[in-house]
Amino acid sequence: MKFTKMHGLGNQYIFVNEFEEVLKEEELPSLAIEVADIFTGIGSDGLILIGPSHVADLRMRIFNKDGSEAKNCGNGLRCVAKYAYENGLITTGNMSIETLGGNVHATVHPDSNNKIELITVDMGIPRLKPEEVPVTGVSETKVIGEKIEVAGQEYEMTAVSMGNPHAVFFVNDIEKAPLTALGPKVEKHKRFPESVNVEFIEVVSRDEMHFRVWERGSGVTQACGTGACAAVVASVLNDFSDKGEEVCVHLAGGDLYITWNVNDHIWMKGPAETICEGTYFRKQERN
Ligand SMILES: N[C@@H](CCC[C@H](N)C(=O)O)C(=O)O
Repeated sequence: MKFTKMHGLGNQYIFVNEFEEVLKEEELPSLAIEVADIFTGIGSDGLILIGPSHVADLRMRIFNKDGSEAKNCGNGLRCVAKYAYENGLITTGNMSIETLGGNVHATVHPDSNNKIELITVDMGIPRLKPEEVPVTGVSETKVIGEKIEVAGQEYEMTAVSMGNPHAVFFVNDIEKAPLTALGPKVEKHKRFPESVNVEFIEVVSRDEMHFRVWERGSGVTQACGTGACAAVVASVLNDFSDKGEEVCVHLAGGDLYITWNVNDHIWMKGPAETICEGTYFRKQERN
């Protein structure tokens, strides 16, 4: 199987071009687990398929490291846009991309060598109703500063769907965020029937924040694009940031620039890089 390994701020995926490769649907979860293995696979946070779409220019499918299929991936979308442009799948700088969480629009910014370092994605409108996240046990129409009990302690969370679910926790010091202590417990908490991505945010100012993530199905990663969007939405909802103003989000792998526009759409601007290309031998093909 031909593959390309790419990353967005250290959030690394194995990309397969379904215009050229035919993969068996029932093997996709195990393929994602296999390629993600750092010792016997390639090493990644998951697997992303780029294929044809009936409703957009391209379709992106994303599988987490544990083989579960996710509905959206912000860092993956920037990589898909770069790949599509540089490999001639798309000839203009604008493209629509279908995801399980809805269609998004990406714009690539070519440099003088026609290479793409920076991509802007219109991530669509965040979904805020509890049943859209989904999260249970909430009587309000939005989940802002909602109490949640985890391992006998009470915390406050703000929940947002960017096509995929996010629970955002504000902390005073990002270096002391309980990423691995709380992350997995919140991910599988009974109030999130589809599990959840968990973000910790330290607000620096109205247009700057530190960010760490425990991703559903992948654990700690260097960055999460949909998570950064959810964090900025949560920050606006809690009156720490302003709608219509760009926020610089410092992730472990670098910076993303996120704006929750006045028309309700979320814009994400950031880089994507190609690491390598190659041929992967499935375990059953090896001797
Ligand atoms: N890293 C991604 C999100 C990947 C999917 C997520 N773990 C989920 O299960 O929803 C991003 O950049 O958004």
